Amino acid sequence: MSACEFESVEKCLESHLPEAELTEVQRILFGKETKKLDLPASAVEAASERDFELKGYRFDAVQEQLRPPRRIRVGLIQHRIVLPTDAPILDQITAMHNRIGELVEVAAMCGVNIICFQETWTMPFAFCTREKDPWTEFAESAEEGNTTRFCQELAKKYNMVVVSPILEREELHSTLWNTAVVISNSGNVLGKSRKNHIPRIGDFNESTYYMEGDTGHTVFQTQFGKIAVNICYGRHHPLNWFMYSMNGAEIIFNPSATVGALSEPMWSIEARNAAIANHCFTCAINRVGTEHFKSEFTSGDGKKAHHDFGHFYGSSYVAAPDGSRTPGLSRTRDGLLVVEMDLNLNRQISDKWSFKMTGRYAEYAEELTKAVRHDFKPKIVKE
Ligand SMILES: NC(=O)NCCC(=O)O
Repeated sequence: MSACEFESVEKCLESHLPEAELTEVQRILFGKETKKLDLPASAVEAASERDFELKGYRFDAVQEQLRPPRRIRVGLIQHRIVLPTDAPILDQITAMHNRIGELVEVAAMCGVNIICFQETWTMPFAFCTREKDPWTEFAESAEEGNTTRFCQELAKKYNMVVVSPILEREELHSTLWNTAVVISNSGNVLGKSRKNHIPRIGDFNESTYYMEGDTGHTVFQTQFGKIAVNICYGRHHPLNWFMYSMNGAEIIFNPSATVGALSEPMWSIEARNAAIANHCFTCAINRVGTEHFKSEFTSGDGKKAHHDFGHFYGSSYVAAPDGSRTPGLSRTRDGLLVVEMDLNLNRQISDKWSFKMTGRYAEYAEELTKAVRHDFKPKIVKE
């Protein structure tokens, strides 16, 4: 079986482990069991007709005496590109809009309040090629582009906050960015969050196209909670998650595009660790499928030139501050993950584990200020 046919670790464990062992393995691997969420039959039927996986889970919190529960639903969408990478650009974008429209409609049937799509969801992840033409043509204005207008319609129609990660063209400074546009459920653009860390690894030649983001660690106050967007490679940077959390994020989305050969063993750890360390929910989303490009490219590692990046392994999941997590979506199929969470869990876990309170941040700030200076002398004791 090839890596792109293997459906998921979860399915594999379920089919091969005896029930008693399976429960223990799941407890250790995934934490406290996430309960399945009852989803409407009409949504299940529509997902099956539209050929995508639909899964629902629930994170509960203890009922407090002074605060009512703050239950909300998030939706994570992972998908393949719809048309081949050499189809006309407008056709590719339109096909992707139509596909997402189908999934968001089902998310609405499931009562989703906040939906997030994968990184640069309107296009193939063509940054491996280093070609500018035609890929930069996919870039759009974050405020007035067709994709933002499309998402504004979805947001209004379904009373849903939409997080739409795109390739952004900022006309004012003639600059491209990798940006998540956050659209309020009123349909207004609430703001944008640009990718803070740009990879320089393997075929991820993104620095050819855009710079490190300049929007810092913005948090968006929505009707359903405070959210932030840490785009893809930023998940390897614990301080990046940390700063979104310091600004008050209750849910941090991590729209991504990453391939099996490179990052799969890290995938299930990083967003989950961030949820634990920062007393918040994290939502990791990855695209699926293998994307072929006409021109071949090399990875700068002496290996033969090739036409694809490898397999984008999906496996989108949500992690909670208590260390539990949902099973992932499939490694191979388009999917919608619907997760109900009680945001009161964040403070409950913070009061229990107190990572923020015990963090010694002032000391670190002082030491870091020294460590980044050119005249820094590491504190090493020698015999
Ligand atoms: N899109 C992106 O930043 N990918 C980099 C590879 C990774 O972080 O797994």
